[in-house]
Amino acid sequence: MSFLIVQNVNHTYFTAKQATKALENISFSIREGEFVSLLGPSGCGKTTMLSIISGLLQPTEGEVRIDGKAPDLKASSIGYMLQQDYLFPWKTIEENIFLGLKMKKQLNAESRKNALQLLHDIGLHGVEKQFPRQLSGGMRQRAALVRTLAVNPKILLLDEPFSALDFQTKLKLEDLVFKTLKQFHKTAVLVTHDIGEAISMSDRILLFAAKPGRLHKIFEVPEDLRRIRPFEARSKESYSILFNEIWKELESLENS
Ligand SMILES: Nc1ncnc2c1ncn2[C@@H]1O[C@H](COP(=O)(O)OP(=O)(O)OP(=O)(O)O)[C@@H](O)[C@H]1O
Repeated sequence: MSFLIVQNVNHTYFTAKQATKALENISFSIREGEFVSLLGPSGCGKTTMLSIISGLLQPTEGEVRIDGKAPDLKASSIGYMLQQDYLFPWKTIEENIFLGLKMKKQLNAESRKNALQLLHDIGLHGVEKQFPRQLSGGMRQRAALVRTLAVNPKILLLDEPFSALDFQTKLKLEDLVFKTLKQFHKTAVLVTHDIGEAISMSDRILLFAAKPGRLHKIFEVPEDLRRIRPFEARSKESYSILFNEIWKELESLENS
């Protein structure tokens, strides 16, 4: 059954000087527990699409439904993770990971215990009383993931969460996020420029084209890649085949 439905979405940004059509007639749906990536060249509307899914931005036309309802970022059903970790520098890691719970008035003994357990499960030991500046970029991004997951969202919106990290840390975090999301059977939408990341983490890839932003083609990730961790997937033959297919499609888009 569809968990997220995007129906005939159009979006135009109006500024004093011009109107930019960022999205044209986008429709797709995502099943519960599915991991879908939005891939495409710069300016094809990926971030705009994610903002509309989150409810932060109202589309000019069309509608989005998450579990049958209009999206509401303030409700605990949506978790949003960005390229920057946005941890508050003056708060400890513990205070930071409790923040979402506090804002949603869900901070109690049990939710505290669960958030701290998640912090340990994700490999962050003994950092509770430290400040974000005392942690590496990868560790901060892991703490941001714990903060996002602590409120137990039904869907995670990930906007290039690994792109500011060095390659090795990025691969490790991809594995960790993949494992955590599968464990809790979370639905996720990932925005990325990285074909390899999209293939190794997703069940399906929605390839967008630019000017105006539109859904160009949908790729199903082969079954054998979906069951293994992203790092392992990168060495499989089916991964290389799909990588080349998407690469060619992107090239043809650039040349059209
Ligand atoms: N706030 C805004 N005001 C005006 N135009 C905007 C605004 N945000 C985005 N745009 C335009 O809308 C189009 C889609 O932008 P968007 O950021 O969604 O694309 P993207 O695929 O996420 O790009 P990138 O991969 O570079 O992050 C672009 O032409 C962009 O210049």
